[in-house]
Amino acid sequence: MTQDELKLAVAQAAINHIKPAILDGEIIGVGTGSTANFFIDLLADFKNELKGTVASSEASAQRLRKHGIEVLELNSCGTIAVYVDGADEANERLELIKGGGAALTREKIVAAASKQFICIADGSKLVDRLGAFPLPVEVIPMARSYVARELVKLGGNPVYREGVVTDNGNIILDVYDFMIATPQKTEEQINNITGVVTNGLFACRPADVLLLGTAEGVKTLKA
Ligand SMILES: O=C[C@H](O)[C@H](O)[C@H](O)COP(=O)(O)O
Repeated sequence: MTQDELKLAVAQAAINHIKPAILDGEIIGVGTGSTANFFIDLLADFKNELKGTVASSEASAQRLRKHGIEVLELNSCGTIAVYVDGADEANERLELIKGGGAALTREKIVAAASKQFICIADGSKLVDRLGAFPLPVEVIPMARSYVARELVKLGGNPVYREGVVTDNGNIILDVYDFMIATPQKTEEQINNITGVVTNGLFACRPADVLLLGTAEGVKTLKA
């Protein structure tokens, strides 16, 4: 199977998983990225039943609207029943690295506001230890150099993602060569640096369910 076929398979599995929530009139949180895009395209089949969605990026909001799916403001929604999103890396504890598409902060907000977080990914994203994928950190622009120096002190090698401005008007530093032995601690340490908006570790709020696309079918991992 190609990577796209695996992404489509997990997107379909997520749809099957959340169908009861859609039919119950729940609002669905929608993530960002190529895997989430497969999910959005399948979600379009339910646009008449869907009460609404909350998007974790402007790109996903646009794609949802193109399908005629309503996109709501998180502030008007209260707690979201279920959030579906991809990941750049995942471990068996369902801790993740996200933000390859620079949407990490809004993704973290929607995940935090959701009762259940379903992560969808092809099998290549499952790793023993997080950190081979450079860790994205969203930073207030004027703090870029200061934050980079602090990240070096933590043992990382931060690289400015040229030409990228997040939906929140900030910049991204990608941290290479990070040995992330204790993801929760690293997430907190980085978030404590003044000027950091947030980082792409989802360990304090990991996924609840990981739907993993493999050649043998979709595997379900639960926290
Ligand atoms: O900022 C982007 C998100 O965190 C994505 O969910 C992540 O990069 C995975 O994207 P993809 O499904 O394209 O691999």
